Amino acid sequence: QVQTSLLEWCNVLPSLSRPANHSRIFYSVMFDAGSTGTRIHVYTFIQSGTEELPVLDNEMFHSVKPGLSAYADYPQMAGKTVRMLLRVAKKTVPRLEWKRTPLVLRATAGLRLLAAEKAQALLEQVQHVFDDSPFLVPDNSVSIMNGTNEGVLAWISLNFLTGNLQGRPRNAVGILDLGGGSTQITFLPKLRKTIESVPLPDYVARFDLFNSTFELYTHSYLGSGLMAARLVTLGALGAEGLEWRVFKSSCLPKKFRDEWSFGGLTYQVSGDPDSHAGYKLCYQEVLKVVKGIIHQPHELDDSVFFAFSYYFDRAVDAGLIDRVQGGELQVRDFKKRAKEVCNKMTKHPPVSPFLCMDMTYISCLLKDGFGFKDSTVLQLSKKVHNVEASWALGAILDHFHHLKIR
Ligand SMILES: Nc1ccn([C@@H]2O[C@H](COP(=O)(O)OP(=O)(O)O)[C@@H](O)[C@H]2O)c(=O)n1
Repeated sequence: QVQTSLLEWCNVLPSLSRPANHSRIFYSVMFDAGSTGTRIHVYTFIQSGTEELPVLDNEMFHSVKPGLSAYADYPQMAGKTVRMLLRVAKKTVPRLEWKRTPLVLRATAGLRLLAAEKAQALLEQVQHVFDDSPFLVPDNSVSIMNGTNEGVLAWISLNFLTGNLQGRPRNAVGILDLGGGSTQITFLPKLRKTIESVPLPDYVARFDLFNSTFELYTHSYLGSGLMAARLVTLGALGAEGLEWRVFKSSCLPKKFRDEWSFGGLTYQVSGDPDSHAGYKLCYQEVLKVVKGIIHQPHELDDSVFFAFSYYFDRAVDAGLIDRVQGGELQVRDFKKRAKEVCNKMTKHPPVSPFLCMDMTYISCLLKDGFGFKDSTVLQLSKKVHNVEASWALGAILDHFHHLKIR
């Protein structure tokens, strides 16, 4: 099934000049500069003969932490990070193909949240490394991607990988992506009412593919990613006096105290020894990240949703799914496990001291935020047919075949 959808996908790639009767392999490199890490995806495509269409043969993936925003005051480190990851491309792509293999980097919430001049300095360092490399550097190869594109391109990736884009778009899957800095929800509405009742016009995105125009409900909430939610929950967002202040939360084990870093800043955090740690109090704390911010769209129960990134990672940490297999979970499973983790964390410390906060936030985001029912089933996936569940594949498609997302 994946072969079919990718065949269809590659149909839209520009035709490549190649000798007849020869299989040709070509490559593309996409960097994902996320708020918590930088990743490289090296895609290998096979073009066999002039009549047949290319297929996606392989994805080579590697990631490093922290994200580029951690180097806001040391921009050369952004260049160093990308230069190091480029080694993966050099190992994967044969030397002779380097000069026709495009390099593209898209940054997400980490850089969106930085001051513009700091973000720009980081991107310039990356651009230098690209320009010095032996690869093809297209126009606009390094930029910050907007939230709408992030949601739409992830939707495109997942629907290609599940074979849902062509033929039966009504069966398209929705996507839930929980990053460190932002979170995205994207689905194909079946009812006009869903599109007509959006709070702002930019909750609807359109793009052209296979001679049709797709109209999606999509939104990226900047500042509602899992790490940004921790900051708000702790009352540490924009706070001063980080050297001497300790940010407390009843979502953390009572006796816990440590340092925690995000976006290049380090915070002292602890449990609240004077209060009851546990699910109920924690829920009240995380609710402030969600309440009145997240729009509840119609017809959430009519689509299958794929949930990945931190939804997947925390479901694994909480023992709800297998790291390799992934699996299906009901929204209520997150809540049930959040209660268990939070209510026993002082006696039985979880794998991560933040697991109670993270699981409670995820439950709250799904229910009080987006308005999912307890019984809604989510498909938790890290990879689909051995390809990363991420916007990166969709972004390569957008690079080759301008989708005109608007
Ligand atoms: N290819 C990828 C990209 C991100 N992720 C996960 O996505 C989460 C954070 O995403 P991010 O750092 O890109 O955050 P944002 O910049 O999108 O807010 C982490 O849990 C990563 O492990 C992944 O599992 N696979």
